[in-house]
Amino acid sequence: MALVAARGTLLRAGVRLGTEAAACGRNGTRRSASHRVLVEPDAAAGIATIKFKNPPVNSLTLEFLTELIICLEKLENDKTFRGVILTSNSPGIFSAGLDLREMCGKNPAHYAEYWRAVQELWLKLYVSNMILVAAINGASPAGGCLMSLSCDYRVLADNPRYKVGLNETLLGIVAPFWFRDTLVNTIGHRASERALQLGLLFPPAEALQVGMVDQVVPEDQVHSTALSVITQWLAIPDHARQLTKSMMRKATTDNLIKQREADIQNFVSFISRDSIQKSLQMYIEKLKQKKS
Ligand SMILES: CC/C=C\CCC/C=C/C(=O)SCCNC(=O)CCNC(=O)[C@H](O)C(C)(C)COP(=O)(O)OP(=O)(O)OC[C@H]1O[C@@H](n2cnc3c(N)ncnc32)[C@H](O)[C@@H]1OP(=O)(O)O
Repeated sequence: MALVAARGTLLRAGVRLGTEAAACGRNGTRRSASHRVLVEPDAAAGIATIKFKNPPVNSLTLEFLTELIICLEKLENDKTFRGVILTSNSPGIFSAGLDLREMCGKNPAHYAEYWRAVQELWLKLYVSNMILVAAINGASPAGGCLMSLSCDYRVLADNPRYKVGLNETLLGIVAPFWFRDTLVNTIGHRASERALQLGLLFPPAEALQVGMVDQVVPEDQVHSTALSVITQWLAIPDHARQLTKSMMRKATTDNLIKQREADIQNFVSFISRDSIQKSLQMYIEKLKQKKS
């Protein structure tokens, strides 16, 4: 159902599915996806690199989310690819997380459609049968960080500006339970409690220390490191690794699946509150003022 809804969104957005299907094809040559998702397939190695290309900051707009979901689904169904690297086409910004404009000044039906797509992307990433490695080549707050936490391994470029974390409380909003669970599964309960309450954004050395990332490497080695990690993981028999991943993660995704509609309703009523709308607008203003 979610994919049907996603396709509906894409078609309304004027995206041609044929182009997208080609983008996630198995040729060894670089192809560009419909708009916002570039896929570099290496069929011989069984690895594809997905590059986010949604300027200026790779924020997760509904259209970008939808393209990512469809692309991941196509790769998942194409047995050529056993490993995927997620990275940004614009070094400096991995992803600014959820698009604030999707959560501001819109109607409840839009918020519901948007939140379903956010849930769907997380579900696709978190229990993917493929080996997912995040090559984090830029700042990665909130939803951007969630994407990387949903991968199997995280490599972060060593640049003090590239902070990662779930900073929702700084915006006056609350990370939902499945964001929390993903963090807890990665860095443990106590560290998560502190990080979530304070909305901490960790620079590389701290991110490594707390376990938000698995490796910090010089900026120009992020992709090659991700590649060599995937190559090591590819040596493990797929069925054994996949069943183990599922055993570790399924309870967390089942928890959302069983209360998916309630979670959407909760998001819609929370985000529609006047006080929350004001907080988000103030945050957007602050981002604008930072420039001037
Ligand atoms: C019940 C549950 C309820 C709610 C749960 C909701 C969970 C939410 C999860 C989220 O992901 S919320 C989003 C959190 N994201 C952020 O806090 C990031 C904010 N952005 C930044 O900190 C910076 O922009 C940056 C990513 C570090 C990049 O900095 P830089 O200096 O390079 O760019 P600049 O700040 O000038 O931004 C350029 C341009 O982009 C706009 N922008 C930035 N982030 C977003 C965003 N998340 N959504 C939409 N737009 C964004 C920014 O306003 C600038 O726009 P302008 O050019 O028009 O001024």
